[in-house]
Amino acid sequence: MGDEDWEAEIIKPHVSSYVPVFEKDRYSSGANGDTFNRTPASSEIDDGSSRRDHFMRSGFASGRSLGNRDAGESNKRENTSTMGGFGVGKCFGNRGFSNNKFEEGDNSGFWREANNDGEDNQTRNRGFSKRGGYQDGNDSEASGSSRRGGRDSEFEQDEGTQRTSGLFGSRRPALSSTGNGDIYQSRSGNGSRRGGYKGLNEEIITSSGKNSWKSEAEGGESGDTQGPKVTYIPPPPPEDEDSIFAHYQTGINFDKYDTILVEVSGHDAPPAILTFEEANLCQTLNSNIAKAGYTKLTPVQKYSIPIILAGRDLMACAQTGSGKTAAFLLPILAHMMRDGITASRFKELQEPECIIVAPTRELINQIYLEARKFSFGTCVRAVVIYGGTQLGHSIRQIVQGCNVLCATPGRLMDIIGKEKIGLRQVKYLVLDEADRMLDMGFGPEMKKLISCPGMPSKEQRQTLMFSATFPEEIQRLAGDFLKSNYLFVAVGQVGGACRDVQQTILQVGQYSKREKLVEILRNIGDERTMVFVETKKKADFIATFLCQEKISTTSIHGDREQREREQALGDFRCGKCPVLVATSVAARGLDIENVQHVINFDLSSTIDEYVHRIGRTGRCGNIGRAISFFDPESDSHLAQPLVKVLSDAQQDVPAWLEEIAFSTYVPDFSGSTRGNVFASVDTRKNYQGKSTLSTAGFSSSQAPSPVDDESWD
Ligand SMILES: Nc1ncnc2c1ncn2[C@@H]1O[C@H](COP(=O)(O)OP(=O)(O)OP(=O)(O)O)[C@@H](O)[C@H]1O
Repeated sequence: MGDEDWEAEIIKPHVSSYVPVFEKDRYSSGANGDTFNRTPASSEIDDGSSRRDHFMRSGFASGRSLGNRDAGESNKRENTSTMGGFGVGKCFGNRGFSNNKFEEGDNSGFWREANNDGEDNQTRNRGFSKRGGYQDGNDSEASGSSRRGGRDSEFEQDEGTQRTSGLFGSRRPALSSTGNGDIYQSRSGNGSRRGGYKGLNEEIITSSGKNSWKSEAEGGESGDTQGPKVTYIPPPPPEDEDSIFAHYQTGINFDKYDTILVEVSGHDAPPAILTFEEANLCQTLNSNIAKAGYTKLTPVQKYSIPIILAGRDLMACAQTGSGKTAAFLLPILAHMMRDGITASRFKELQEPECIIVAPTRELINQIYLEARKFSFGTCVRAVVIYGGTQLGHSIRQIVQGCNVLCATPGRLMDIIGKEKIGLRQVKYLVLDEADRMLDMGFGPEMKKLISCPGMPSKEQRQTLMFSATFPEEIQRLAGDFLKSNYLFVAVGQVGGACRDVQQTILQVGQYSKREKLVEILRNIGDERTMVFVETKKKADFIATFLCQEKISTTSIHGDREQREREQALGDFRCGKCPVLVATSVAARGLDIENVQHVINFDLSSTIDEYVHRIGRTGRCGNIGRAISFFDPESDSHLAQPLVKVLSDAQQDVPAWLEEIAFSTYVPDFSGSTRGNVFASVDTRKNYQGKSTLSTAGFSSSQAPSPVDDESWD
């Protein structure tokens, strides 16, 4: 499968857990019955405890139907067939049209991922028969099915467009420039049949009739198969030192991180460190840390760095924006330096010492930039490869030398298949956004990775997992990847929202959402705002709608070409477009300076994703605001976990939300869906030992005699 075009794949969960009394502290007891003392991360406890006018005029469909999920199915069909939808193919060039061969070339397996709910036909009707580009808001409903059923692949799409029309897609039947080179278009559903991600409990059927997780090589851009070539070569990042070390300021709440309770479970955890000096890193690393503006460790760094330096496997869970990237990069680089890594040199087969995987292209690129920053001036060479870019480009990057390989899963498997990467030297395997990397979407590919010939066994490599959320079932799956004695670090509430984000939930029905959005954005002014919607089409639609309202907006989602995605992110980062409409592709990991607001135009289907989405603001001690539109018609399943997240983060909980939560109360929590209330702690149920950190976490006392580290429930 390819990476990350997964904004719409998760089944709307059936919430099965509710804690009517919202405990302020769930940490007194571990999941296994052990008692863990939660300790603040530090002894220093703070008791003070132009709008761009690029709107498109043509083809705006009836506002009424836009964004109306409630409209009946027949109505939807009628709209899509008769109007051709939004823009009538003018504003949103419909790439799908030019890619009909995909539609017809159904023998490639993923086309046949027949949707159990019949959504396939629907999508095709929308995507091909009508060809109208963006249609009405009702599409969100159908795409919602797609969310549950299908995972669109952008790889083939990119290639399809680029191969026949040149890099910038002149084949598009109709394009509308937004004024800054940004182009909105809807690819409709055509690519969506091939990508391979299916929702939970659904199958991907290949042409051979077997279930399969396709890598890019299998179904995409490797060139081995019928997929067209992707030609996009991302521009190289700036090489000057100022750009490499550019960073934003920590916020007023940065020091408050020290008050967050930290829990380490597992045996023989090394003590946390207080300062960078204590980590005993080499001089070059220290100098890079200083140039990056880091003067003080964040809690996850205080605990994770010594654990990784001690050679232990780690699962670490810490709130969004609290420095998890450096928490794994710094000790890995320190080890590499200490071990006297061989300087990279040109070789057809590269054998990196470290592989880092993340679910989205933009995120892996960001991690790469961090790796490049911290390894500046050393002989460690970091390389990034990701889908939607020319495969040859990835190979050229790799053969020049590669110590740290940052990759999205699909591209990684392709490159391994092409024997450009050997795994024998892998000492560190890092799964960032690990819960995402292990779920139904990427899990199979990750399993493939660790079973690849040459990949050292888990006993022989160090495996590190980081995320802000770790559902229990995913923690259990992680056991296949980690040594049995791995350590678990929980900074604050596992899966909890960052407290620096002020959360507001507004009850807004589907019909009123756009009006409310415009009202809020006008009040916000030019402050950077991410607006999350549930489907790719809706992202295009809302972005265009906002442009019509003269609110300078761009969009990012899995149906946009990689070049467009990078352009959109760039325009947003630099403030050229202060509003970014995004699907879940941008929910995790992205660290963008000055994002002051997140608006959930559509609430996410899971609470975990909500936590990640709102975590795009309020980072690194800065304050942020998140406003979420709650439509009781479609979002009541989230009421319980939302109330929990809000109360845990000490936010106001609206009475109406509590009422909905109680009315949808599900007492029998099975812990089996992604929509449930998150795990509180390490889920190793039979775990006998515990590491209790006292006096602000800088000494550890061990539990008496461990019995069976390996026991899982
Ligand atoms: N010790 C530190 N001092 C100053 N800034 C830091 C420190 N650690 C990290 N940062 C900065 O904080 C920001 C957030 O870090 P990072 O992206 O690693 O967060 P994260 O925990 O991985 O978030 P997410 O869960 O959203 O992926 C980055 O800009 C990073 O450079």
